[in-house]
Amino acid sequence: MLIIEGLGKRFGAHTVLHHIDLELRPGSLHGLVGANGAGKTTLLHCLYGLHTDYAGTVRETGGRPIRECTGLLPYEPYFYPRITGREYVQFCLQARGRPVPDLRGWNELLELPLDQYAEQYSAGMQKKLALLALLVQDFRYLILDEPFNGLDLSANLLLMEMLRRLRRQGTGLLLTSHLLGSLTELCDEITVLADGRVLRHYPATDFARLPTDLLGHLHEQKLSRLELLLPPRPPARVVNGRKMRVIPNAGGAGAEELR
Ligand SMILES: Nc1ncnc2c1ncn2[C@@H]1O[C@H](COP(=O)(O)OP(=O)(O)OP(=O)(O)O)[C@@H](O)[C@H]1O
Repeated sequence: MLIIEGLGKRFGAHTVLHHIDLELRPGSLHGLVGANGAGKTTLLHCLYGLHTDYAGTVRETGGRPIRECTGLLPYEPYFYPRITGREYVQFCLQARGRPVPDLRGWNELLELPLDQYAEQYSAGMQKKLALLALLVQDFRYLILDEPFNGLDLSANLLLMEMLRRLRRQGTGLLLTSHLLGSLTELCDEITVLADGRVLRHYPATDFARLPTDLLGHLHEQKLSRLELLLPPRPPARVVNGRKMRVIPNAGGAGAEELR
């Protein structure tokens, strides 16, 4: 199991994570949600060891170094210039001293032009390539930062099925997403981060409350602000001394006079 205890992280004077506790069990899917800037990516980077200057502890209960048994799908994968997709996967495996397997099986699913330069791939293809480099390795844990982002509909459905199957095979998966429906469909538990704190942890039995809890109060406030900015009925305008209101979808000349 991966365990995060009392994790705190600052960038200069800005404290981004406050005393976070979180667990990732093998054979489980753990979702992490939170507003933009809540601290999700920072948390994943601390867990994977991309940041090391944090407070608290991050450990694997088996005592192995986390990077050894864990793969990370970054939010925006980076590719060195002028290496092909195939060379990227080979590089990832060789960097870990792992043999390079035949990529054809996985690539029948992902359909990547492996002999083209990875930097020339579309954003979705780059995400798939980074995913391919993880799938061909047998990681005990996977940390996936917005894995659905940028993937087309069919790849999204495929990825959901892959994640379910990896879980069945014993992999522990921690993923962030803003797609609450995908998370509640997939996950065994969901942790909500707000302003760098764990707002609440939900087991699957409590998922029905998540949309109301997350969107309730905040959403109501935002909707009343939106009402002022974009009222449901367009405001009246004075045209040639007459008070007129534009009628939406009525063509260029659609307007009604107000009395
Ligand atoms: N390298 C950095 N230097 C300074 N501040 C940073 C750095 N990386 C992140 N931050 C700050 O940390 C906070 C959390 O950022 P983070 O990327 O972890 O949020 P997030 O929850 O992943 O957001 P999003 O949903 O937009 O991806 C933000 O206020 C961000 O500005």
